[in-house]
Amino acid sequence: MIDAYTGASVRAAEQPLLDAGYGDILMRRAALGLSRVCETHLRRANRKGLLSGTTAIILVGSGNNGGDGLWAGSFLRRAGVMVTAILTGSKAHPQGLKALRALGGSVVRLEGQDEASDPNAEPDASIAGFHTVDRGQALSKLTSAHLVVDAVLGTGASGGLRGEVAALVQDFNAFQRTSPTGPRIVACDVVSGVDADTGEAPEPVLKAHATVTFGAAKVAHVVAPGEQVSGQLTVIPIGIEERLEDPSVFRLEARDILKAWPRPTPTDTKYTRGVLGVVAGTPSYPGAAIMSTNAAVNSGAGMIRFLGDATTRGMVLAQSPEVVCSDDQPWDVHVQAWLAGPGVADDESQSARVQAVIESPEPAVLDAGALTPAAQAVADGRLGAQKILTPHAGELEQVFEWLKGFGVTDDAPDRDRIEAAPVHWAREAARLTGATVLLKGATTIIASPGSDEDGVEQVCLSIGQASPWLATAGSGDTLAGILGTVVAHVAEHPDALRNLGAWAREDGRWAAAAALGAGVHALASRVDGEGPVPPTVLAANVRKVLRTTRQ
Ligand SMILES: NC(=O)C1=CN([C@@H]2O[C@H](COP(=O)(O)OP(=O)(O)OC[C@H]3O[C@@H](n4cnc5c(N)ncnc54)[C@H](OP(=O)(O)O)[C@@H]3O)[C@@H](O)[C@H]2O)[C@@H](O)CC1
Ligand SMILES: [K+]
Repeated sequence: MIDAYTGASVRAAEQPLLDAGYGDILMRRAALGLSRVCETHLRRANRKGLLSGTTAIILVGSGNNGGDGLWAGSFLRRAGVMVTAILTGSKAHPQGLKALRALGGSVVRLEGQDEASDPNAEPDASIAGFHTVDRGQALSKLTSAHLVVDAVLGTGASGGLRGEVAALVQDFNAFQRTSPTGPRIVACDVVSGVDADTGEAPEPVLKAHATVTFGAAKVAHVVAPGEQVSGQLTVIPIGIEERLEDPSVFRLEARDILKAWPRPTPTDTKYTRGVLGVVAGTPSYPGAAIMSTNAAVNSGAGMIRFLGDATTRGMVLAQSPEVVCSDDQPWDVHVQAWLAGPGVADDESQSARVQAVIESPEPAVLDAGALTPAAQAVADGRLGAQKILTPHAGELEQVFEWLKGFGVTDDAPDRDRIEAAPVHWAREAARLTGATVLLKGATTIIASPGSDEDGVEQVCLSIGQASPWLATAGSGDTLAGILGTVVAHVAEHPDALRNLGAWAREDGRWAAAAALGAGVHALASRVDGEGPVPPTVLAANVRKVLRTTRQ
């Protein structure tokens, strides 16, 4: 599991050490870790695996992030690398600058940067004497280097790259598109311009092959879109780790998911393993019913009760004879949890069942056609953490529109805003609806509602590594079936996921269950390598994923 923190919580952990005068030591530890990762990349870039003869360019900002870059440059110099720092701000970290120069590193200033970001800014006297390079010259330095270190902005920045350095990055990105064999790019702490706390990545950014961060992972490293531009993450311990408080986001990795996935014990029965009720599909959209029940069967549901019309029931049974089918109403049957919504659009009797599921006290995965009625139900009060909404960004936009209509919020973000900061909007949706929200996307974000009144903290998780091939019709139905299975189990065994952490109890267990479902779905997408995964194959892959684990 990766525990990810906001910049502010890392700074709070650092503060006592800074107050005690250990700031320089922290920075040098950070920079040493950064330089080691850079060395690995440089050795790969040199056919003989040597550092001497390799070149590194450090893009340096005016704050401590730039200081890390300068110190790392000095360590690389000591190892024989030819290092040039390009200063992009009106000042530079004095000790870092001194250290790099003392070891023979070159330093130049990017022309026009000060004027572009602040027409009145004069370069600080300590850097005014350095030779300047224009954007074209800087670009040719970048493109001919073996390695570029991005140390312009870190956790102290606000907003994206500006001025001349933004234009330089834009030019460099254009070069990379035509020449993919350019230098390796290593980001210092975070990719410059990416918001460490939300993962927002306003263009342009220098997409990194690797990011080296200090003390702890930041939220931007585990959520989209920041994660997509961060490359491989290395966390360097710098001595603040013990002082960190609760993480902001938990990233579950494959081993966490497989270890925590609930498994039956010898005394379990089909009922104690969790009965899942499914309201999905209509004669017009029977596939949703077939795929979601098939996924639940393959995920190990104790028992599945499908409610629907005769035509759809026949098709569900033809695919999965294990499913118990009827035309009952939700209140007529006893289940541990519901899955409602896939493929129910415009069908009166399925819509009535969906409504009954929303109003029932049982836990429920509310997907696709259940999302709008769930959002409408918020007008009558919070839904409860045991109700799990599973929108993609477009569906969440609709949910917010309903919430705005009811006066629950003034701010209804559109799809683009949601995709730019999914972790923020998933949290907000959970807080406003009182439900657990699983927001599908490049990384899947799961947020519990928390409660200010009861002092219950929100839990937030992220799941990555899903194959882009998953973006097919029916993939969501498969996810819903997997989610329903694990939610039904957790409904029957409230403490089943406690090994994930204290947060995975009480209300947080629904977020934990949803994260496990999304995690297994993502793992199943890559079982046979990278390639097409039709939803029926995906469902069968779930069995392979769960079988490969040792208990
Ligand atoms: N604390 C520690 O002990 C340790 C911290 N460490 C390192 O410190 C980093 C945080 O350093 P930081 O706080 O100095 O901020 P950082 O991100 O370098 O730069 C902000 C500067 O840039 C400016 N600026 C802001 N926005 C801007 C923009 N959009 N475009 C252009 N300029 C912008 C702003 O200047 P201003 O405009 O306010 O004058 C400000 O001075 C952290 O990421 C890690 O790498 C490690 O060494 C471990 C120990
Ligand atoms: K950076």
